[in-house]
Amino acid sequence: MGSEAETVTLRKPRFLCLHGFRTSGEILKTQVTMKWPESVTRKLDLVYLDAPFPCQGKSDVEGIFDPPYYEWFQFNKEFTEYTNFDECLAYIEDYMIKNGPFDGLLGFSQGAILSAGLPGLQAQGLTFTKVPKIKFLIIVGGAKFRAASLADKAYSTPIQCPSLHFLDPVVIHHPKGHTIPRLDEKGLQIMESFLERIQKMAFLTPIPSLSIRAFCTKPSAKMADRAVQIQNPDSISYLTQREAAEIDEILMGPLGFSVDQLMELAGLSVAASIAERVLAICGPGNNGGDGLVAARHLYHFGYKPSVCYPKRTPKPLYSGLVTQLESLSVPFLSVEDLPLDLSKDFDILVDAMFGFSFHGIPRPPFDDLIQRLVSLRDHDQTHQKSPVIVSIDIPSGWHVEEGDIGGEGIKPDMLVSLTAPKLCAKKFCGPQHFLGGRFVPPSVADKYKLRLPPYPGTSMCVRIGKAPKIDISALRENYISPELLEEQVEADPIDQFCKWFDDAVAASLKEPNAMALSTAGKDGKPSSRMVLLKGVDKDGFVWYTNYDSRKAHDLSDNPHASLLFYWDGLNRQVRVEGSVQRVSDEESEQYFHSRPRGSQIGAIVSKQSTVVPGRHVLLQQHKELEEKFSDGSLIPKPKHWGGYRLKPELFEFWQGQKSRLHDRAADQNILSILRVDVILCLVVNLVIKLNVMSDLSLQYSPHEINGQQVWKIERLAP
Ligand SMILES: NC(=O)C1=CN([C@@H]2O[C@H](COP(=O)(O)OP(=O)(O)OC[C@H]3O[C@@H](n4cnc5c(N)ncnc54)[C@H](O)[C@@H]3O)[C@@H](O)[C@H]2O)[C@H](O)CC1
Ligand SMILES: [K+]
Repeated sequence: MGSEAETVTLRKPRFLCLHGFRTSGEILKTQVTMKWPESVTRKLDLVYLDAPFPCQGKSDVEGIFDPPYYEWFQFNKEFTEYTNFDECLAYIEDYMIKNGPFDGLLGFSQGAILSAGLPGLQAQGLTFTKVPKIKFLIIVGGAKFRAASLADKAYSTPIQCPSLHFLDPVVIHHPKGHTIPRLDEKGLQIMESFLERIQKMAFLTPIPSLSIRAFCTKPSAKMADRAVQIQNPDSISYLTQREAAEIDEILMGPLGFSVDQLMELAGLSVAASIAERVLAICGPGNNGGDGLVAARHLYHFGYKPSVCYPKRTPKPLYSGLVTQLESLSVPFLSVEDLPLDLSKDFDILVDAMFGFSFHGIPRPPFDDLIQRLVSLRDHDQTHQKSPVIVSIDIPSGWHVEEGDIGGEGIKPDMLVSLTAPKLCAKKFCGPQHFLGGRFVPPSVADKYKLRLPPYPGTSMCVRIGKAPKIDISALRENYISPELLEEQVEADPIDQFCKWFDDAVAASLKEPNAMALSTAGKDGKPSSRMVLLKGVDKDGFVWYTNYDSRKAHDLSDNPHASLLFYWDGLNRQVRVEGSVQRVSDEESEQYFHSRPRGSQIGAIVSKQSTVVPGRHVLLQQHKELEEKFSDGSLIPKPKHWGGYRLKPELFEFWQGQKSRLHDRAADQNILSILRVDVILCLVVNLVIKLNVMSDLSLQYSPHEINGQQVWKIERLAP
């Protein structure tokens, strides 16, 4: 939880410590702890491992340190031939897999020989292929491999990572011979500057947190539990005002973001969540900047944004954003220009007045602007259409942590929280809560123990909390969104389908209820076309059509069909096969009369799949019928029009997966995405989409167990 976070401290680099020949992890630990000051050891996370082989001879530390003693590998007198070397590497790698990840190796003597040689072998792909790259080394009393075959490979290039050596002619000179040395003043200085450097690097290349891994890799049952939990809004992190400001500082400090970049991403997230005739009301700070960016993206998405920006900030960032909007002829309206009643001219009001730096009570002119948004709710009471209010990060005027204290503040319909929701968002009870700003690096998520929902596909925002209930039959063109984890699929395929369908709506996919219907008539020749799903329940999938159409003829000859949903953007596809029956006349009647009157007339006019003399004939008939029914009388459902229900017998859920190669390409691209602009971001997103190669398919087929029908879930080869 965000509020569990303490002061900002850098993560300690984690080292696996390899002891000397015929000693032990415990002995190395004692030496390091005794000889190095606490100011050094407290900056490191040191893990001591015993070597795999019990000591096979006399130990040099007998009488000084207690046994047991261990050795990593054995060698001949000349040190040119090694025994058990591969076993030793496998043993260390296995330990690193189970107890890692580690940032670096610290080695003494034989452990130092290993530590110094392993990065080279790893770079050549000869060992440690299943663990992250070794990033740092501390080598005390080391030497080189003398086995020629190994030395060639291990030292083909100099050590690339930051490394600290304690052996002449190296960095920290010491006169104490083959031991862990105490640090004199100069040695301590060198050690501290080394630590500072690697700490920064460890911070910038964080160990992936559990919360992030839970969504990226094949989950264990425990992780799957965690992933399920995270869909519950109560388990999402909320930030205090101080934490929000701190994260901002980290992003713009050690993580190298500029405010322009973050604002760009924030504004894009907002624009991706909304649409239509929009007024962005912008405040003097960065929240206002987000509003300006959102207005620009909305313009490019094809909407008609206007901006009210009464207290302009004379910084280049803001004047640049204003110039960009002016160049698009986006109107800037003064407070005086604004209609008193905002409901007439706008469908959507973007509240970008104040974000997480707001204090006290709003000063003019924002007090009045906020009041106008508040009074729009009175419209709701009188059932007049009122614009939707979308608040960026915080409903302006709300206390950042306590929320709408007096209960008389803005009541937004949608809140787009940025980075992580602030505490006040717990009090938000509007229907749409999104999280935007897909820019929080794992290091920050880790530090603040942030539990955030995964972003679906390439989406810039993700819904938090429950989606409002959707009436599939009323869906013409619309909206929805998370990700397939094998252990998480529902036992009942209809439930699984509904879950994915909701995601497709949340991801704002166009016509998520469009499906390809394939039929085959007597001749066995299949034909496909797109139709709209109008209902789904335990009995099956329903669509409506003309009973004289080709598909209808096919179905009367052969009542079997296949449905295919493809949700681009989520890289998902669902195939459903089964037998088809007409729905009851009552059901068709009911649906027919719920349709817009224009569509009802269209159904009467259209004799699907028959040849018509020309379009004018259809238009003429349509006009005549419109006139006939202009008095609002009931339009009778034509006999030739009605519904079908496919009773499923087989399901296949397919999820496109990014291949490892493409993951890597995406990682490398992330910096350039952030540096350039959103356009590149979209381009890269497209590339990522195109790169979907391998996939994951789960098939549900009916089976009988003890006389009961159950769905059996099987994985299909990609
Ligand atoms: N990492 C992120 O999450 C990012 C968030 N962004 C957005 O930035 C805001 C926070 O921006 P900031 O500039 O710090 O503050 P505000 O926008 O909240 O506004 C400060 C502004 O308002 C004035 N002010 C404060 N109180 C009052 C008052 N009672 N009456 C009138 N004026 C007031 C104050 O003087 C300042 O001028 C965050 O919420 C996000 O929306 C970034 O864009 C990207 C990174
Ligand atoms: K706001």
